[in-house]
Amino acid sequence: VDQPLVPKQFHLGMFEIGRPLGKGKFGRVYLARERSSGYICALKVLYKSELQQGSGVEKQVRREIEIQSNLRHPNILKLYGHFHDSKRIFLILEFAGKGELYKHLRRENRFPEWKAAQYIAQMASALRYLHRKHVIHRDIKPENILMGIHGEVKISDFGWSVHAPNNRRKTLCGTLDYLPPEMIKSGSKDNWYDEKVDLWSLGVLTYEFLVGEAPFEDTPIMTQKRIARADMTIPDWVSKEAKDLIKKLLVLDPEKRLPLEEVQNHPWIIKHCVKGERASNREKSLK
Ligand SMILES: Cc1nn(C)cc1-c1nc2c(-c3cnn(Cc4ccccc4)c3)c(Cl)cnc2[nH]1
Repeated sequence: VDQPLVPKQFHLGMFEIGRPLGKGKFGRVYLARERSSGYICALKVLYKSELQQGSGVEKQVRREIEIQSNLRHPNILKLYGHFHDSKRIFLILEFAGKGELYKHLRRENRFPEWKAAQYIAQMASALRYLHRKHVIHRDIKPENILMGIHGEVKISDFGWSVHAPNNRRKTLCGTLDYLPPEMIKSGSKDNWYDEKVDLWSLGVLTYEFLVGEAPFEDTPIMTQKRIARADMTIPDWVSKEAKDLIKKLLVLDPEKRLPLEEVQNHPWIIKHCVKGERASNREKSLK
């Protein structure tokens, strides 16, 4: 099968543009079909005028392209290529058949433990892949996760990802909810941090999937204080295994957070993700 969406040079005429799929802070995404192969994709359109506001967004887009185009993992949204015309930059992205995960989360309020565990296992697999390439995502939250047609999660929006280690001040726009203490503590110049920031965010994500709201959700000032003290309460109805994993990720000292390999082998993940002998034998016998 000839590899679609591989040509070196893309241009707008190669695509039929379909319905709008969504919009972000910068730009919109449209359903699109590459004419020669019929390949369906998502075309993200960014206006250069909007990016040149000097808020460093242009650098972010360049980094998003540079980092995401070199990644290949089933739980990371593929960036096939990019091109631009006089006014716009176009990113040719994988189309995620079930859209934005946060919309599913809001609609369902919270996810049952088996579903949350499967999503967290997939996120841990994607983060292990990123960290092996010394890429820190730094913005893991439901809004940056899409869902494929088979219900698998796909990390998208690498606008905030950087190469580790890093001490860039993240101009705090948008929610603080997912930021670890080492990224929000101001004052000390050397805010050096590394991949372990994504472990904290994975803990926040686990909590939000199970509880339906973020653990430190409050007024911005209070959120900052509560993050700095890892001050959260986990409702009693959350299983003790899930509580154990959340507590091992939301640890103030980055060095003491549970490594991704141990997340994938955690009892809560094993319980919901590794098909038992009986289940897989039953599946085989049905074939
Ligand atoms: C919506 C929607 N419903 N269904 C059934 C599928 C989708 C779908 N959406 C996408 C999307 C998609 C859309 N919006 N956004 C958010 C956004 C937009 C612009 C800048 C930054 C972030 C992502 C993508 Cl990239 C890639 N694939 C997508 N698939």
